[in-house]
Amino acid sequence: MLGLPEGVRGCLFDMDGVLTRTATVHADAWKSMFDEFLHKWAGRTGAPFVPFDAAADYDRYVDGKKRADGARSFLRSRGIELPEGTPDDPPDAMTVQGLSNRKNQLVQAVIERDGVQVFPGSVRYVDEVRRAGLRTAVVSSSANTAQVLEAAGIAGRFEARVDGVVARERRLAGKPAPDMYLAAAEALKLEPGQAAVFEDALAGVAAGRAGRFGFVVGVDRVGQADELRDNGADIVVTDLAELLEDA
Ligand SMILES: O=P(O)(O)OC[C@H]1O[C@@H](O)[C@H](O)[C@@H](O)[C@@H]1O
Repeated sequence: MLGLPEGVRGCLFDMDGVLTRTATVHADAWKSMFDEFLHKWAGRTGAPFVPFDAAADYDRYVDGKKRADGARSFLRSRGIELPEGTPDDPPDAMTVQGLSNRKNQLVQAVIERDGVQVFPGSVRYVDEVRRAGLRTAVVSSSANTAQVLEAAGIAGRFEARVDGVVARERRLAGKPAPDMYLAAAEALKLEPGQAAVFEDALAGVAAGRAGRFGFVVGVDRVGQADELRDNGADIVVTDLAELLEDA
């Protein structure tokens, strides 16, 4: 009735774009930060200004990854190498950490101003999962996870949380490495084969495949079903409630 294979005893949910409507908040913040930076860079180097594509560049280089990993990965795609800097760099510093801080300022301002919306089908699904006695965890690269779950009013539905803050503290490699998902399975006392991963990002389904999890559900919010399958999803749905209807 949950649309999962026999033997799955726990569900590991990505947050942005799976549980909460915050993937677009991130994509917009990345675009606004990178476009401002790319303008300056074009002025400085004489190279043409090619804006950040909030769909293609976001999905390929940034989505699902830890903040600084996303910044580095996009800059590399443009052949731009910046000094790393330090986490307390000011938001106008031309460093990986400075750009990441600028992006975070923009995200936090929007969350504070607009609050956070959930996907109702996802909340219904999580409630059914809990009713069926399966364990639940959130596995998000975002260092804002605790704040977003609180703002969305769904924090209490998850027994474990492995997020960007935990990954930093425990030095866990970010998605597409499976480490954050493996840490969540361990926190729930499950073998990877007993856990299902729910992801909307290419880096996230790749992490599910790399960790040999029992099932990887790709959640397609932007029309990238084939890419989700190619990167590791066992099935693709557009809303988690579809898994309940399949019963
Ligand atoms: O900047 P934060 O809140 O720590 O989030 C890091 C990343 O978290 C992921 O969940 C998002 O898919 C990315 O877009 C985001 O950049």
